[in-house]
Amino acid sequence: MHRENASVTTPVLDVRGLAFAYPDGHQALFGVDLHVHRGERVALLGPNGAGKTTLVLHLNGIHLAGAGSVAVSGLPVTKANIKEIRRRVGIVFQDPDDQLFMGTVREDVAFGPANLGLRGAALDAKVTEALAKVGMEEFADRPPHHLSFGQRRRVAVATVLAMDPEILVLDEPSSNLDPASRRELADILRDLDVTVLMVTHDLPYALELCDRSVILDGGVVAAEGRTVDVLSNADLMRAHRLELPFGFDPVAAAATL
Ligand SMILES: Nc1ncnc2c1ncn2[C@@H]1O[C@H](COP(=O)(O)OP(=O)(O)OP(=O)(O)O)[C@@H](O)[C@H]1O
Repeated sequence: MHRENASVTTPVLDVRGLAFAYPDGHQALFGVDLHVHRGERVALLGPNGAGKTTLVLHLNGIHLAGAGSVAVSGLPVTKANIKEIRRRVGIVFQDPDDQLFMGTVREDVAFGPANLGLRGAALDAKVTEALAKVGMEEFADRPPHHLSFGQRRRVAVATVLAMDPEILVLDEPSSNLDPASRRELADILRDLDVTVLMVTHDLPYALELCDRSVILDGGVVAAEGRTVDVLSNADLMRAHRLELPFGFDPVAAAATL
């Protein structure tokens, strides 16, 4: 195969046979296969305790595979590759306060690219660009703890975008947002030119943003398909403890997208 062809077909995220047990012996993943291709937005669904967070923590090497493998654009997630992997995989955790710790928004967004060696005007431009992508440029000089929760989540997204990640991984991006902030974040995410894996219990959000959904349950991929097909399969939904909001019709909602 030619090099060009190989790069076209290499998934951004390639998880194969991933198994993992915590130090206390609890096995959380039993052989997960997951592939995400460039430009896709994929939702990772599943009940509490399914293994979603455990899987996400493998994507940037916070956990290392017990068995199987994880690769990001062809680069295996190993201790030796950790710095480049953490540039390639931007994880936005559920609580923005886990990733905002500097005195100003600007310093928080600059932290990652500065670590990669960016300085001066190039660093300033990168920070401005990342804040613009989430509509937060005018907050650059504010302390993060003076911002609303929704604004802090947007800044957390910017800290990751400033690294030019190959894949943006979002853990429950709509949690604790009021309806307007939830919609604004959806608009921002839809406009980004980046591959996305989104862990969510907010099924309408998954439908709105992700063409494809993967259900993780019991530490394995239990099903995957077009989000509208997954959400309208009542037997599948029941089997994996997934419930739509009362009265929500995924087929009708998909028709309006
Ligand atoms: N540090 C840990 N030590 C031992 N077991 C753990 C640890 N963290 C998670 N687990 C267990 O691993 C399993 C998967 O947990 P995980 O947090 O990955 O699920 P999840 O799908 O993210 O759940 P939720 O939707 O509630 O966030 C659960 O049974 C959980 O109790």
